Amino acid sequence: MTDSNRDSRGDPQIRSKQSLYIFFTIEASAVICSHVGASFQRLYRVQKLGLLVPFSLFFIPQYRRSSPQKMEKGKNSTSSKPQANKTIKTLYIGVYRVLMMDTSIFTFDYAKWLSNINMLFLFIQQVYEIAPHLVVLSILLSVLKDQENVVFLVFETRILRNIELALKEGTMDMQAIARDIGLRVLWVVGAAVLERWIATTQQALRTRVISYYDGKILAAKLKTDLPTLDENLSDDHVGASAAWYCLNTMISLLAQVMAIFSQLAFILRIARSNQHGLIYASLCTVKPILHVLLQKSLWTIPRVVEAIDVNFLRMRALRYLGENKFRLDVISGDIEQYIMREFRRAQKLLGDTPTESPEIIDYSFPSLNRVIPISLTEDLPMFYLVLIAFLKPRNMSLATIALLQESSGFLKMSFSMLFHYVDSLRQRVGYLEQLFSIETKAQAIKDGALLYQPLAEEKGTPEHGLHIELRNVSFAYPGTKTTKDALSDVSLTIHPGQLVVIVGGNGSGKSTLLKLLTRLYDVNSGSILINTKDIRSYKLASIRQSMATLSQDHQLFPLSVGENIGLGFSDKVDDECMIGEAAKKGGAEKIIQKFDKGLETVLEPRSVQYSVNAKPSDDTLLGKEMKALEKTADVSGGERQRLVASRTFMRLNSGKIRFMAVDEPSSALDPEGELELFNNFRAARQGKTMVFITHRFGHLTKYADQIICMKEGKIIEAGVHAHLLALDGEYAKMYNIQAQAFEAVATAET
Ligand SMILES: Nc1ncnc2c1ncn2[C@@H]1O[C@H](COP(=O)(O)OP(=O)(O)OP(=O)(O)O)[C@@H](O)[C@H]1O
Repeated sequence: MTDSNRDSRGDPQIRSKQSLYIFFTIEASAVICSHVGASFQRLYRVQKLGLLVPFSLFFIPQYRRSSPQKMEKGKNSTSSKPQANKTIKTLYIGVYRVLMMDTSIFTFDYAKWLSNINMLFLFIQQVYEIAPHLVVLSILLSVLKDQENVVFLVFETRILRNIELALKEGTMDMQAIARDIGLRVLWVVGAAVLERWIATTQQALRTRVISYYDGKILAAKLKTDLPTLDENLSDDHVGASAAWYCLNTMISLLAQVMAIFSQLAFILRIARSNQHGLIYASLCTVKPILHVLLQKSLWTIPRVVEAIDVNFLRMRALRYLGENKFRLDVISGDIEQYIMREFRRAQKLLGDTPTESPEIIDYSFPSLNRVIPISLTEDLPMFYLVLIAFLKPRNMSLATIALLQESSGFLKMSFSMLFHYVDSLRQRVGYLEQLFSIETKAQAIKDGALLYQPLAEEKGTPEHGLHIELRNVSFAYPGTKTTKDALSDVSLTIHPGQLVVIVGGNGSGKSTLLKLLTRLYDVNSGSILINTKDIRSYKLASIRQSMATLSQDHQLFPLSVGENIGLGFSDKVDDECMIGEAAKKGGAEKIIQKFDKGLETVLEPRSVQYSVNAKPSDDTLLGKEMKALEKTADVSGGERQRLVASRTFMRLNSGKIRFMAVDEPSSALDPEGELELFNNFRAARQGKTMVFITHRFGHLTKYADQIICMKEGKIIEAGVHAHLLALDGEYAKMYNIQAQAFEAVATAET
């Protein structure tokens, strides 16, 4: 029998090769099946299509969409709009519509990466400045902690090599084994202590970072002007914790990278042959590299997101009705049943459509076209080991194979942690970007350079107030959906020291006019001159220091009563005497006397109080403690207006006020309070130009030097009371309606 005819099944070498082939084939098919199976399973979860998913479904979008019927009218198109060589892609994810630039997965946006790197660099600098020691300590401890697996492998190598030697030579170095076990126990105890130390360090670092960025967010929000607020999407979701999560992820990522380096070094060392070790270690890195290159997360793409599912929006609106501010309306209107019925109806129509943010949905269901090839590369190191064992079976010992397998297991784990951190860093960088952009957001109202100056003719004489001139002013609110301007072609002159009353129907543009005079908004066309100079040329702080405003939109602060009034002139916020005087003029004196703590009383405190399984009615110590907790000091609508008016009187104490704008400050005041308030304002008139907006004509119009009557954004009449009555136009009509009401009462009484 020739060699070629010999039964190959009898040759042990060939048999072992065959079994390796079989093993290799089974292993490869198992891996492919498991990935494809997992992918189908994922697809099944996403699309809910049943067990038999046609293969073609790989290529359909992987998010459950809101059906077009549920979308608001006009918002269900999925078109791509061309825009300067690029197109806008519209994705419907859950209840959201996401608009983004349509870029291929291989597009690498260098500019974006560069700006992100710059931002991270700046961020690290800031964090280092606020807590240098904590940052360094936190990094060192985390890096040390993540070396745990390699240290474990080092101990295991020593023990395994000892066992291998013992199996080969029949003797065991008990002393060496005892020493290694002892060292390992020491390391375990040390690692536990290390973990505790990390927790303490990170807690302190977290508090410091969050409070620092809280301060920055507050500063940015405080300087945001009204047009910027109107034009931009809400920033409310941006919080300081984004900064902490970003820092924490960066530290974890760094620690994990260091751990991976040491694990790769370990693999190189135990593979003995540098070439095999290098190939094995390189194969271990294929998956993470592909993951980073191919996986494109929504977090990194500039996008505009809008919730468009009508049922989701309806549920949100109805859920909002559960808030305390609507309690009165809900109870008195007996609409609880209606709200619940509508909520359930919307809930049913919404079905299982995901409502989480599109970024989170996108993260949970990454693209299968990318996930499958990436996942298939995971087992390359294992295939390589099989190949080496097949080609050069004597090249490796059992202990080496076991250690390589174990170390690649750790490496896989480290890499999966690394993916996780890379993905979360993408997400965190997105949030950090929003945090930084709040800070650097350009304000719509640009500052000027001029400092406020009295008119040339007034220099050296007591001031009379601002001279104001409007020349063909037109204005529409930013982002407004109406086609009509709020003010259109308005021209007007107010002389220094005049008392001007603006009247007109709802929506006629009265408040808008005051907002432009106080530069809360800028005109769209025309100009406003203050003391003959364009209002936009003045330094904002300087011109605002010369103005005091009071409107029904002004709110109480969640601070003490003293601060609520005193902040009208913040330099004297602690001057109780001045505050008392302002409270008297604003009609708030009696309100303050009502409170046990007087000026110290905190109105609408932002306290954090909650109880779990404890009620104030409980006859327990906890119940008593609950009763003793601070309660909100509530005030009526009229009392609120009196306190806010007192703040304006406090502002007049600065001595710098040359213009006062008062918009409907007395809607909730009793007649006596209203009369008193107007008289007090008139008494403070010296050296100021005053503009009042009112629907109630009685008290002010007869004192007015000029009455301006507005309709649909235009000035239709102007003059003094007698002149306008004689005109018998719009002003006379409004005046007569109010006068008739009193005349009718008088006639009925006689
Ligand atoms: N922040 C805003 N954004 C968009 N439009 C606004 C805004 N504020 C007012 N408007 C619109 O501008 C127009 C003028 O409003 P304005 O508040 O000046 O009227 P008003 O005369 O003060 O009315 P009222 O007597 O009811 O207070 C109205 O059509 C109003 O709907």
